[in-house]
Amino acid sequence: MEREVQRVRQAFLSGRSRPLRFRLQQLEALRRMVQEREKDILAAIAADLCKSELNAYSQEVITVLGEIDFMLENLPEWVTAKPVKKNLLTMMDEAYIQPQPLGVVLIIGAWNYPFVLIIQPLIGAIAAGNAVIIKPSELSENTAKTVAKLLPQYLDQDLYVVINGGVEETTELLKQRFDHIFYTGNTAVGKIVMEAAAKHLTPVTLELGGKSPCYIDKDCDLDIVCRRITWGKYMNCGQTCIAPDYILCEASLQSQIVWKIKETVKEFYGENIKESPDYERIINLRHFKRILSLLEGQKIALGGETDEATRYIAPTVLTDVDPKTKVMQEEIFGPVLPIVPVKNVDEAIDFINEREKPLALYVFSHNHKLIKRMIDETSSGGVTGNDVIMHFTLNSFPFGGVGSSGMGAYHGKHSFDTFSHQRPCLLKSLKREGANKLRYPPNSQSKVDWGKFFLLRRFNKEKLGLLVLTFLGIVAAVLVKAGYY
Ligand SMILES: NC(=O)c1ccc[n+]([C@@H]2O[C@H](COP(=O)([O-])OP(=O)(O)OC[C@H]3O[C@@H](n4cnc5c(N)ncnc54)[C@H](O)[C@@H]3O)[C@@H](O)[C@H]2O)c1
Ligand SMILES: CCCCCCCC=O
Repeated sequence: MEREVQRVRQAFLSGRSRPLRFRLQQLEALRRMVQEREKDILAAIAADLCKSELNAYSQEVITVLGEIDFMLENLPEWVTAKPVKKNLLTMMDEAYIQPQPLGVVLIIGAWNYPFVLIIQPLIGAIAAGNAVIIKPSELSENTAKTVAKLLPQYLDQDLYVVINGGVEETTELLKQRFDHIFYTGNTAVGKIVMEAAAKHLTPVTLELGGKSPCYIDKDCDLDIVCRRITWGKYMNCGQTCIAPDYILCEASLQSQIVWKIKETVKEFYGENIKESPDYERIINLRHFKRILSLLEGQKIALGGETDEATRYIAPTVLTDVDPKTKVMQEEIFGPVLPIVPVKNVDEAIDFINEREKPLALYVFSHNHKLIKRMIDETSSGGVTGNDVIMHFTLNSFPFGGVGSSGMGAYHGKHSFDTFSHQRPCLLKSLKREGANKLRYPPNSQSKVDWGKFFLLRRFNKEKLGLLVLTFLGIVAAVLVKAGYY
C-alpha cells in the first residue's frame, strides 16, 4: 500500500497533472470512457443493485457527463489567478489568489450510487490538478471491479489509481499520508476516517448521512406532494443519502397521505412491484435484516411484504410512529417511510432541532412564508421546498452535510475549490523602501498613526484618487526631508 501511494505521489511530483491542457485532456478521456464503456458500467451497477439500465443511466451516468461538461467549460476560467482588492500599503504591488492542487487525494466511495459517488469527486480532483487514489465500496463489487478495469485504459495510470478492498485494505490505506481525504459513507466510519486523517493533519471532506425530515403542511396539494415523495423515497429502494427519511405532519393528514402514496406506488411500479424494472433491491442480507428489524412493533399502513431470497422489501409506510422507537433512532436507508404526527409547524421545527442536523430537509406547502420560516429556523446540509432530492442535481449548489451529516461540499466549482488550495500571492518590489520603514522598529506613535491611516481608513472611489496623490506627496516630502533624495 505504502509503495502504491508513493508511486502516485512521485507521479504528482513530476508536475504533469498541473497544466490546464493536461487536466482538460484527462477529463475528455474520462468522458470518452463513460460514453464508450457505457454498457459495461450500466451492467455493473445493475448487478450490484438490481437497477435497470435506464435508471442507472438517469441517476448516475447523466450526472457524471453533466459534471465533466461543466468542468470542461469553466476550468480555463477557474484555474486563472484572481486579482484581489488591495489596501493603501499594497496598492503598488501585485496581489492575487492562485488556486493550486493539493497533491495526492484519497477518494473513498459508498455502494448506494457506486459509480457517481467516486467519479464525481474524481472529476473535481482531476480538474484541480491532483493525483488521486480511488477506493470504491467493496459492497458494490461489480462496479468496483469495472472502474478498476476501465480507468487505466483511459487515464494516466500513475496519477489516477484504483485500489479495491474492504475494511482491512481501507484501514491500511488510511495509515498513509494524503493531502486530502474525500469520504462518502456512514457517520461512524466518517469518524474513523477523520481520526486517521488527523494523524497527518490531512484535511477531510465527509459526505455522510442522517435522517432527512419531510414536513407536509396541511395547505398543499397532497396528490403532487405524495407523487414527489414516493419518487424520492423509493428510488434505489430507499438507499439514497438524501431520501426523505420520515414525514412530519398533522395526524389528520396521515390516512390521505397513505392512500395517495399507495395510488402512486401502483402508478409507478404496477400491481406487481417485484416485476417492475424500476424497483431495486436491498444491497445485501445484513442491510435487509437491519431494515426488517425497524418494522417490529410498528403500524404498517402500506407494504411490509418482504422476500429474503431476493432481498425485496415493498414500498412501506408506517403511521402514528412513536419517535422513541428504533425506526426513528437511526437512518433507515431502505424503502420504509414512517409518519410521525405533530400538532403544527412549531412542533415540527422543534422536533427537527432536537435531533442531529440532517443531510437534507424537505418542506411542502403553498405557503411560501412557512417554507422560509422552516429554512430560517432549522439547519441541514441542503433544502428543497415543495420537492425532494432535486437540490442534488444543481451543480451550482455545494452538496454536503452539516454537523453529523458531514463537512465540506462538492459538485461543480465547489469540487474544484474543495480539491484546491487558494494560495494568496503578494508580489512586492524591492524599491519604495521608504514607505516600508513605517513598519520597522523602533516603533513610535507617529508610525502607529500612519499605520492606522493606511490600514483602517475606508475611502470611496472618488476620494481615493485625491488621497493617493496627497499620500504620495507626503511620502515624497518625508523622504526628501530624511535625505533619501
Ligand atoms: N452525503 C453523501 O453524499 C452520501 C452519499 C451516499 C451515501 N451516504 C451515506 O452513507 C451511508 C451508506 O454507506 P455505507 O457507510 O453503508 O457504505 P459502505 O459500507 O460502502 O462504506 C463506505 C466506505 O467506507 C469503507 N469502510 C467501511 N468500514 C470501514 C472501516 N471500519 N474503516 C475504514 N473504511 C471503512 C468502505 O470500504 C467503503 O469504501 C448512509 O449513511 C448514507 O446516507 C452519504
Ligand atoms: C438523480 C438522483 C441521484 C441521487 C444521488 C444521491 C447520492 C446519495 O446517495
